This record gives sequence, structure tokens and C-alpha cells, in this order.
Amino acid sequence: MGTAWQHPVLVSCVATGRTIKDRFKTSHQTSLPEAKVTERPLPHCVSLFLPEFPLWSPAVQPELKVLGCVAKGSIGPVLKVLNCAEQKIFALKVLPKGEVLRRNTLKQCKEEVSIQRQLKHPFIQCLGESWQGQRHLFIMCNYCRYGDLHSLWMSVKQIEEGTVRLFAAELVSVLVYLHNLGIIHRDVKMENILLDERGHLKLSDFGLSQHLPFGERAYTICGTLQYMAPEVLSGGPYSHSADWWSLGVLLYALAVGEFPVSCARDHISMLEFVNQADFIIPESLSQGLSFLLKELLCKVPRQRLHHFHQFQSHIFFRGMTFDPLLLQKYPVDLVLSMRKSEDIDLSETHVFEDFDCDFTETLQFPRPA
Ligand SMILES: Nc1ncnc2c1ncn2[C@@H]1O[C@H](COP(=O)(O)OP(=O)(O)OP(=O)(O)O)[C@@H](O)[C@H]1O
Repeated sequence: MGTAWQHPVLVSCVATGRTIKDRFKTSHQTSLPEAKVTERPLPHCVSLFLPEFPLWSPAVQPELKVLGCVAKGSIGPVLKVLNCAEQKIFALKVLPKGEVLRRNTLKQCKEEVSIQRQLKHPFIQCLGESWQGQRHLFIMCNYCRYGDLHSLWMSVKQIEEGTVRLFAAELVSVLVYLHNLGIIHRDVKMENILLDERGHLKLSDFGLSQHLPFGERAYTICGTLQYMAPEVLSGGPYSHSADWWSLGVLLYALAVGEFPVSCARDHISMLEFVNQADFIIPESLSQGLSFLLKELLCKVPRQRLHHFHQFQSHIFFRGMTFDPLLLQKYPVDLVLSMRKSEDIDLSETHVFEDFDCDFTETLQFPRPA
């Protein structure tokens, strides 16, 4: 679970013609069976969230048992649930509608679903169903029992270079894929990278992602402070290069055991910290990794590494493939040696008749083992 400052921030929307308010343009139709709930016009609190979140009545909603609370999340919890019909475990992100509207994040929530649904890549967490009840929005996806990269990092603190190289290649592969589609993620951080059954990475949480065609620039100050590029912290203009800075911060932390710049209170002080920072790269790191980190943590966006061919020919990746299928060939021992949370006493689980209303009680549940 992240502390307050680890939650992503949306500091402000600068009026540039491409503010967060006019970003929404994708209209996605899901294949979910939409319940014929009423002949009357839908209430505003329902239609607002369509079509990304189809309305499910209790009659067609999957029967879910709550097994625990995985994370608190900035808007609502992520629960671990059992789909009784399929006897399969899922992660369920629950977003209270009131909170979504209060924080003015309606378009972000819709964009999260529409973007994530169009993505298909071995290192991206794919989306299951999304739907709405009267009070909540629900986003379901496969449960990753090894948790996220942040938990792994917290338990080992420093990751040896071979594994850093593998993770780096997986993330380069996924960021190149996203950027080629004209999508900027804007919240690349350890907490948003899940670990799959074989210990490989799954980028998740597209809550701040944006369609940003090449040549266009963004201005919204958003992300997670410690990972935000200087041009994002200063209010733009910025582009896809900002994700490469975040990758630099992440790889530095994995390899060195601490962040390159300590975290500030707000984006203004964070920008000062970053501008003053003279990244010290320990001599224990190989020359290749040291070059890679310096070239990713380059304060001038256009001089930062960002082309795929720059990674392909980089000394740190010598002899390394970027083909996802080859990268996935071997399991990642470091991850598989971690404790898994799969043994569940189902007699201890809770079933809610009206899941939409009752789920909040589950916040008292312990984090799953
Ligand atoms: N499919 C999953 N399997 C296992 N754990 C998950 C899964 N999805 C999310 N989590 C856990 O829940 C945490 C929060 O998830 P996510 O980032 O999607 O929610 P959020 O509400 O956007 O949180 P935040 O606002 O803090 O970023 C993740 O860091 C991860 O530890």
C-alpha cells in the first residue's frame, strides 16, 4: 500500500485546448449482456458512466465472494474476489461514483477503461469486465498473486543486474508499443507493475493515460511526484518522453535500492529537487546500466533516450532480445521464490446479496496473505 504521496496526483489542468476535460473521445461498446432494467430513461447517475460501464442489475451481476482488500487505492479499494460461477479469483477495482464525480475524474475513469480495452500486449494487464451498480463503478481483471513490483522491491530492496535487464527490456517493449499507438501512460511506477504467474511484468493502471498523437503536447501536471519528469512537474509542454524519465527513476530504484531524488511535498518543491539533483550512480553498477540510467534521467526531453533503435543498440542490452515471447521464455526465479497468496479458506469468505451496497464493509478485511 502506498503512502499518500505515492498516489498519483492530478495537480491542475492548464487551458491549452487539450485539457483533461476535452480528452474523452473514445466510445467503446463492451460485449457484456446489458440488463434490461427499465423502459424509462436512465437516471443521470447511470447514463453519465455509459458506455464504458454498462449497468448490471443484481440479477445478472456475477456472484462474487470478497476474499480480501488488496489495496486501498486513491479513489476506492482494490478487492480480491472469487467469481463463484467460474471458481476463479479476480482483482476488482471499486470506484464510488460520488467520489469519482467529487474529484472530477469521470473522464479519466472512462478513458482508463477505453484505453486499456484496446491494448493487447503480453506485458500489459488486460481488462476483464467493467460495469456499474447504483453507487459504484467496477473494473475487474485477473488477480496477480505475486502482487506488484513495489512489494518485490520492498522485500529485497536491491535487484541484481540480470533481473533489472530483463525487467528493463520488458518495459521498453511495452512503452514502445504504447507510444507507437499514440498513448502516453503518465504513471509508470513500481506499484503499477504487476507480476504474473511466471514472474514477468504486467503494466497496469491506465487511469492517467492519454491519447497523444505524435507531435502533440500535453500540459496537465499529473503522475506520481517521485517519478514525474521535470517537464511534467513544470506544467509542460511534454510528450511521450516523460514515460522514459519515469522508467529511468524506476530502474535506478530497482538497481540502487533507493530513489534518485528524494520525494518532496508538492510538485513545485519536487521540481526544485530534480533541477538541483546531480544523480550519483554507484560505481558498483556496470558501465552499461550506468549509461542507460544517465540517458533516461536526462533533464532535456529531446536528448533523452526514446527511440526503439537506441535501446536495441545500447550496450546495456547487448545480446538481449525485446521480443516479448522470447523474454517470457524463462520464469523469473526471484519472483517465484516469493510467498504466494493463493491458499484461501473459502468458508471464511463473505458473500454479499447486494454487492453494490455492501462491499465497503470489506475494507475492514486484512490484506490477503
Ligand atoms: N490484478 C491485480 N492483482 C493483484 N493486485 C492488484 C491488481 N490490480 C491492482 N492490484 C494492487 O492494487 C494496487 C492499486 O491498484 P491500482 O493502481 O490499479 O489502483 P488505483 O486506485 O489506481 O491506485 P492508486 O490510485 O494508488 O494508483 C496495485 O499497486 C497492486 O498492488
